[in-house]
Amino acid sequence: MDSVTVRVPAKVNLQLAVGPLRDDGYHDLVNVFHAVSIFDEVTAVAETGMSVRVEGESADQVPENDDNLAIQAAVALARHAGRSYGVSLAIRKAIPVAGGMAGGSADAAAALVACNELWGLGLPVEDLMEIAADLGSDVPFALLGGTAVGTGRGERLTPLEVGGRFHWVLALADGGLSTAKVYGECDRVRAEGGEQVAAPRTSEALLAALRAGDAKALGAELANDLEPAALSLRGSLARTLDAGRAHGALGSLVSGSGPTCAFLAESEAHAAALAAALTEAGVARDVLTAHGPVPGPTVV
Ligand SMILES: C[C@@](CO)(OP(=O)(O)O)[C@H](O)COP(=O)(O)OP(=O)(O)OC[C@H]1O[C@@H](n2ccc(N)nc2=O)[C@H](O)[C@@H]1O
Ligand SMILES: Nc1ncnc2c1ncn2[C@@H]1O[C@H](COP(=O)(O)OP(=O)(O)O)[C@@H](O)[C@H]1O
Repeated sequence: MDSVTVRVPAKVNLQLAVGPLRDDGYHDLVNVFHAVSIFDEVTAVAETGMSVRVEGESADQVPENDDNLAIQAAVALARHAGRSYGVSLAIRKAIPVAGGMAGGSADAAAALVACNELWGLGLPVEDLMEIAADLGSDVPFALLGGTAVGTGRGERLTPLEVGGRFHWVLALADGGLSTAKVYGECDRVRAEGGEQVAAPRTSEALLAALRAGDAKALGAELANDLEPAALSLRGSLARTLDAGRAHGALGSLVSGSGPTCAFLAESEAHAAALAAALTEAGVARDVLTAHGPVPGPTVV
């Protein structure tokens, strides 16, 4: 095979409960991931060296060198296989960069799937999962897709049952937020408030809403412990969240470390109307609609 193309979705976080800072610099989480229908595409072509090109949404903000997570994934896979394979990767981005939607993790997961196929390795998904966890906390979910709860630093996954399709509106912001800075700000805000930080706990009400496919109940349960930190670093997001609530979103939150804001709608038609209202209100760089859950990386 000379070329493999993989389509891979973005995620939003439906619940992100953040425990105290660990000794290794990470936080224990309860992280409910939900893959949504905004897709990057990664094409892997057999080559002697390793290279990456990026085009599409905010491509100028994505490194085209060894810092690119997709190249790191290819290098890690070749090392795992114990061979000096080469690949040229072409990434077509639609997932907002540094937006809290795990675009880099998605590209890394897609590169693992594409190179496993291109190089004829036939490694099982368990092996890819192990490599994924070393690349980043969000990469294992990016390999899995659907809806799942992540514990530990988010890499230990349990798939969740979901009883329907949910409709989302995503308000994109100008410029990204650094994940490490947002976690750091969360620690700072908590310390300032003298907050005693408890171990993170799964919301049973949220899991029940997912199982039932009940958008109204899910909207009421959306929660993100990183939201105060994202708002502290990017005050303008408060206006965006307020606008979504004012226009009838069933629930609203900052996705992960932000700055993308996610709004849950009642239906596809409601999502379109809400997106139009947010665009009209001028509270976002761009407004997208999407549905979830969707499957993980798919060879096209
Ligand atoms: C916040 C979340 C929510 O899904 O994603 P984004 O919204 O950024 O996409 C994740 O926890 C991000 O996962 P990911 O982007 O893979 O993070 P990593 O590369 O593993 O870690 C980047 C940095 O984030 C912080 N970090 C990450 C995960 C975690 N459980 N605790 C942390 O404190 C650490 O400071 C770490 O150095
Ligand atoms: N393939 C990639 N796509 C996007 N960003 C990447 C990629 N590889 C490395 N990065 C770097 O990772 C940072 C975080 O990007 P991203 O994964 O899009 O956001 P987030 O962590 O907020 O979900 C970016 O600022 C970029 O410099």
